[in-house]
Amino acid sequence: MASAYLTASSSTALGVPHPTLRCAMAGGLLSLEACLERCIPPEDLAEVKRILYGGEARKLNLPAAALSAAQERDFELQGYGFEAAPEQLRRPRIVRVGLVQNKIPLPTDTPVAVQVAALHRRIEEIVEVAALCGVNIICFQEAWTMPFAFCTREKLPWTEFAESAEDGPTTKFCQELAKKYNMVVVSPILERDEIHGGTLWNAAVVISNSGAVLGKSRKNHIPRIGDFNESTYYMEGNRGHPVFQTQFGTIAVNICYGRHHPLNWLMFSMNGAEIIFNPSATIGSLSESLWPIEARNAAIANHCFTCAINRVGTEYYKNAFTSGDGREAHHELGYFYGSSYVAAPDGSRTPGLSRVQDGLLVVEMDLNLCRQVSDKWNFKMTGRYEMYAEKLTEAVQPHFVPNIIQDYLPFGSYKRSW
Ligand SMILES: NC(=O)NCCC(=O)O
Repeated sequence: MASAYLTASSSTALGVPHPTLRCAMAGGLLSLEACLERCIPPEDLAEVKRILYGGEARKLNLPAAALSAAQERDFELQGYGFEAAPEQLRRPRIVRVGLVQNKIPLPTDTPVAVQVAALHRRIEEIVEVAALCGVNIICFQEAWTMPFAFCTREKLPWTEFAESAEDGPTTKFCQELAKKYNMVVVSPILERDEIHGGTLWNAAVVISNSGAVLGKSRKNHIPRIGDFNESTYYMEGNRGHPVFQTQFGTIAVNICYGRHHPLNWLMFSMNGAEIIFNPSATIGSLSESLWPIEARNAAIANHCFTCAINRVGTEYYKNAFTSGDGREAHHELGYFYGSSYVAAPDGSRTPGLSRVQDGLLVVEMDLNLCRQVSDKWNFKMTGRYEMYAEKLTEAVQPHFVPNIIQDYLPFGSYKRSW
């Protein structure tokens, strides 16, 4: 790395920003929840949480060995539980999911294989703790085996991070974890599809707890906003909205930018998803105020659990880049604010993980809650899908005429009363 670059980014010898700077870059706020706990008067806190979060999530009693391992390994470990009412004819369907958020452990100009190996090691030590916590399904962040380098628009070395979803080294690594810990693993990677001309995709591989590759889901919506220059690398996914029936529940993966598209969530739900993972990479200046709303709203609208995962930290690139928005050339995309959380179909949610630290969020859920909430709110019944299907089919036609009923007065002829 050029020394001027090191000075500009105030990096340590590894090129990773100094921890105190990292917090400053995150706006100084380590976690929104910690701030609420600190600042809201104790007598009001429970009511504030009820209104903001749908109640106080039940804290899980996680094993001491897991808590101390997490501390030693320098990541946050939190656990929460969602309940469902007991039923007469169905047993509770309790499952524990794990959400992993992390920084890249090495500078982005380290050799590709060394970066991937370091990420594998980091994830392995977090998954080991997830196993201690009884996690059944674990999901990593978007493109977890690499820096989120698409902002640069450079092809090499970033395309070298792409791997086969079926038998690439990362899939093999995850298969070993899945078998060892009897855990379903959701592994979002940059995929190279050799069968179709070596094309690249933003994909998530779903691996059964038996170790078999169940299949893959591809990112349906590719951002064209700010420095998120992903359309330079891959196209919109072509696999629709697959769901995966695992031993622990029916799951789907809505990758990052798909969370801004309510119909994308809807289609996973239409196919029967009970838990929809949303592995993401997003930055504070762009989306932090949307983050708590979108996945949570999707859980409410679709009577399912949603799991929003975001990476952490700032990633620096040797060559400065621009994105046609008038900004000076820069070396980083922005601050990834973590804050991973789970939302339940009744609209309640867990607190978020830290904005600055690697973390594992363990959430226990009774999947019976999905149908219970569906029976209560009836969105699947009251949704006018046939009407929307018909009208959307019309709306995408070239000669579509919007259904606007006009006032008889010409537009702009009103008199201001102020
Ligand atoms: N990874 C990705 O699609 N990011 C786009 C920004 C966002 O969706 O917040």
